[in-house]
Amino acid sequence: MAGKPRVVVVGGGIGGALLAKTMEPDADVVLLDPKDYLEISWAELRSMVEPSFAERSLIYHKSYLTAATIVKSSAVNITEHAVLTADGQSLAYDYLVVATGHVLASPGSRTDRLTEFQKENGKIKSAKSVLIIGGGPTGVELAGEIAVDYPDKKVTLVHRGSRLLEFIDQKASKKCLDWLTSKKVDVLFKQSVDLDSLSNTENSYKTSSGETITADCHFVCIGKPLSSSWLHDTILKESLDNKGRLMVEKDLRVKGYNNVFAIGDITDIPEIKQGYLAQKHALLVAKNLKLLIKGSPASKLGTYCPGFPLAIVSLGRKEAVAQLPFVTLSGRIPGILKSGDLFVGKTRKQMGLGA
Ligand SMILES: Cc1cc2nc3c(=O)[nH]c(=O)nc-3n(C[C@H](O)[C@H](O)[C@H](O)COP(=O)(O)OP(=O)(O)OC[C@H]3O[C@@H](n4cnc5c(N)ncnc54)[C@H](O)[C@@H]3O)c2cc1C
Repeated sequence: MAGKPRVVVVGGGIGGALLAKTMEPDADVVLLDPKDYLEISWAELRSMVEPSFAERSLIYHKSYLTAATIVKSSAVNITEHAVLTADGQSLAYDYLVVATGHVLASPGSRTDRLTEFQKENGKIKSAKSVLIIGGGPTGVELAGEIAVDYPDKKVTLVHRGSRLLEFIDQKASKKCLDWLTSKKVDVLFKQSVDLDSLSNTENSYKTSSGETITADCHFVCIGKPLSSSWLHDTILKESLDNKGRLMVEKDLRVKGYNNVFAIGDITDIPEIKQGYLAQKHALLVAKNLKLLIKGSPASKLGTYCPGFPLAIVSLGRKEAVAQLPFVTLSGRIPGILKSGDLFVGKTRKQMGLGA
């Protein structure tokens, strides 16, 4: 191989960004992402109540990458040798890392994303009542942020399931419900709101069980689908499981491939999908890529052990519920771990930036 080998990273979320950054000294790195910035996604809900918070959680790719080539487009196909992009480029690779996580719902420009947070904050500020649709982490954390920063707003959360946060255990989910109820958030279970009938002008919403909710604005907080539909037309189609996730070996290479890895939420690793785990995958894959580049045999690659089901759900600025090994905690102590800065300073430092 003449010169440094080419590593193409598809997806500039927390996993792909860290991988690209870590590989810069050892490879000719190309980062492909439809956004010009990395978004620390779990800071989104704080940015809706405090838009200036996003100044630190939205980071231009060019701020933390010093040598990599940044291509602002989406991958649409993968061949044995190259990634094809929506804007017609062909990016040749020696090694490929797929880190496309979830479908992008945000604007491609950091400036537009900042404006979006300003608008969402304006909507919250001018409303007397807010409807949140979805009781997963996004809906619960948004309800928590609004309840703490704007205690005068009437918040209603409608959830299709029979308990909040189905990805964590019953005890943690009950503690979140108790906390929200104590802040006068109305939580309605086993009901849904027809998303097709929503409009920005109406302020009366009918649920599936016929209940009417009055709210001046609404936020749809249902989980985003994985960004894997595009993979069905690529050489990796046989490596997708029935949920659209890429099946990986213990060394995080995609099943059936020697030079293609996958990291983050797009993988079939049996663990809760978390950003700190995507970061762990990125560091392991960087280590493995460096070994392969040095000529080590595949038998020497490091292997990944799925993480323990650990999660912290923030409830406003000071409190949280944490599902930790053997114990579930709620209140100020888990809040100290996450809710103040939402790991933004820690993540920025990991990317070589000031907190
Ligand atoms: C409310 C909430 C709170 C959370 N709190 C925490 C927490 O406290 N701690 C924690 O560790 N995790 C938390 N998470 C989970 C965490 O956000 C995810 O696990 C993490 O973002 C996954 O990272 P990723 O890099 O795999 O994918 P993503 O963050 O989804 O990034 C995917 C990237 O791929 C790009 N992309 C998509 N399709 C294409 C394509 N075709 N071509 C090129 N690029 C593409 C996107 O633009 C994006 O940049 C939280 C999640 C939510 C929703």
